[in-house]
Amino acid sequence: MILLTAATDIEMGAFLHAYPLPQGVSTLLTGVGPVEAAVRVSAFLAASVPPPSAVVNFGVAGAYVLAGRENAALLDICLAEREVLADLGICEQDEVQTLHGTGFALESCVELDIELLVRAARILTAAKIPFKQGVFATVSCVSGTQKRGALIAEQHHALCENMEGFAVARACRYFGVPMFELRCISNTVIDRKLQDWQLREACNNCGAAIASLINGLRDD
Ligand SMILES: O=C(O)c1cccc(C(=O)CC[C@H]2O[C@@H](n3cnc4c(=O)[nH]cnc43)[C@H](O)[C@@H]2O)c1
Repeated sequence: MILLTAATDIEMGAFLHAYPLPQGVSTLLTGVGPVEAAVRVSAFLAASVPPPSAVVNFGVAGAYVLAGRENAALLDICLAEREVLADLGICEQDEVQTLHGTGFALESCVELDIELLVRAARILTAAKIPFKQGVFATVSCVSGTQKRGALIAEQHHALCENMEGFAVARACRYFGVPMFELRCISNTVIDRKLQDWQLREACNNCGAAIASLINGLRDD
């Protein structure tokens, strides 16, 4: 069984309304934010016998805007290579320091399953769905300014931010289940400007990409 996870009904619904749930695929809403996501995914995996063959986490994300590099743009599809928990540590003027050296050990970075990533990239390419791939940052507190976003982007070489990905990845690693993450950019991380959001279109793009991906993974 493949488990599909998304934070909200808006994101999951955009997929389910357009593409009826295929056999062998289950869904779970994680809720918004890393704590809720960690609790719900861990509870699901603890009760799953046998465990899912893979977890696919999807939804919308904010693209960081950093000068001197190619940033993700509105409605771009992005694949995660790594998830970092970007606001865990000591919040200083221009970065979040880890607690290394203080005697407190932190788990704040998970590499996603490389085999799934390679298969997904091949499936999306064959379906002519363009994508970017890179580091995803998970935050408890949405970056409400371009400056804050650029600091996180620079510190972690991150492409975009969300609020659940690290938690899902950490739970999956704990239970030994391979995980893949795909998000569509609904907003850029700039000084708050809600009127520029493209939430509906991003959810629809994401749903279409997930449908191609699930079909491809089942046919593989
Ligand atoms: O009110 C705002 O300014 C605002 C800015 C970004 C996101 C929100 C949300 O309430 C959505 C959180 C929800 O969507 C994902 N998401 C989408 N864009 C971002 C982002 O720029 N930073 C963090 N999370 C984002 C996230 O995974 C949540 O599930 C409000």
